[in-house]
Amino acid sequence: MSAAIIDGKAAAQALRDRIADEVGRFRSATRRAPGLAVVLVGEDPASAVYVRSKGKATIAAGMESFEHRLPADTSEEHLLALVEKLNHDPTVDGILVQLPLPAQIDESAIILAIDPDKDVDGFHPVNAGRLATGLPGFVPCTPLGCLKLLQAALGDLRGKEAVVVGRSNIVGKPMALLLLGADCTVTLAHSRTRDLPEVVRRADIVVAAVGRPGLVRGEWIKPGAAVIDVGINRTEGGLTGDVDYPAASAVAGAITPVPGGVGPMTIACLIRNTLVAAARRDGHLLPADL
Ligand SMILES: NC(=O)C1=CN([C@@H]2O[C@H](COP(=O)(O)OP(=O)(O)OC[C@H]3O[C@@H](n4cnc5c(N)ncnc54)[C@H](OP(=O)(O)O)[C@@H]3O)[C@@H](O)[C@H]2O)C=CC1
Ligand SMILES: Nc1nc(=O)c2c([nH]1)NC[C@@H]1CN(c3ccc(C(=O)N[C@@H](CCC(=O)O)C(=O)O)cc3)C=[N+]21
Repeated sequence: MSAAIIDGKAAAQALRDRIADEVGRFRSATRRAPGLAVVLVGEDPASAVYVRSKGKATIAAGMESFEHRLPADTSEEHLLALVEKLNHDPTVDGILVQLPLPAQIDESAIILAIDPDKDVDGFHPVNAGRLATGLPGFVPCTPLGCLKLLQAALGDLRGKEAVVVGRSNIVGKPMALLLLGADCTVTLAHSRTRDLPEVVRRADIVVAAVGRPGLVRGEWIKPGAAVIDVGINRTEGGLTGDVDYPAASAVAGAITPVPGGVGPMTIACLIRNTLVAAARRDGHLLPADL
């Protein structure tokens, strides 16, 4: 069997088109544009690429993009002051501080300083708590994008066995909570998991978010399973995911490629969260399924 390739690029473009339509309605109703502030500290080339594509997507959707580039030696106090300013800026609906931050800055102090109602990354503990308890809030963009890809590929996820590999606060943990919310039976695996191959073999849905190229082998995949590869690894052979794609795609029912899978959906969901933030602030109604 050969897996259906889940085209994240096309799905992301379709979502971005829908958002652009809704932004048009928002602008007519409120006479203002939603605004996203993106903060980049330092000159990491990969981060600079992401920040640029976020800015482009924001503008293409009819929103305002505010980019703040700070030098690598920026102090924590300085960054906290900028976040505070953005929290109070009425033209800013969403704030994203690109991670990782330089070593002299405490990431969790910065995340805690962001107004939870402008936290379009969904990294603030208030939003993590809302997700964990089923309250409305902001869901991290990468796992939200994975959920949307799975729902588009499989429809109803109810009762499916889902295995998430990786337990970070930004991908693995919120992914597990979203799958639980969709009524999957969820296993959250990590570096201390005993017999990872056996755990993955049970899964109807596998989400790999580890950061190790090709860690998930083709032999671990149950025939017909859906495989979502979150990994972005820069190797000599180019960009690769956490799944051994050639082997897994021979067994899986559906699989995301890297690039062109989860990455573009992350950016589309960031634009989505920014529109949701603006709509909540102004009491503007959006379609429930956006
Ligand atoms: N496409 C996109 O939009 C995005 C892609 N990414 C990519 O996703 C990947 C994961 O990112 P992130 O969650 O931030 O990574 P982290 O490094 O924060 O977390 C990695 C997780 O993988 C687990 N792990 C490490 N080695 C193994 C192993 N051998 N077996 C099982 N589990 C293991 C770790 O376990 P433990 O907790 O026990 O240490 C940890 O929970 C990276 O490649 C990153 O670049 C990230 C964000 C967005
Ligand atoms: N505050 C914060 N929020 C984030 O959401 C965040 C972050 N920091 N730090 C870094 C990670 C990583 N991330 C990606 C976004 C898009 C692609 C993406 O579009 N990838 C393309 C390829 C792009 C390329 O060639 O590198 C693809 O997979 O097709 C990948 C990864 C967001 N992150």
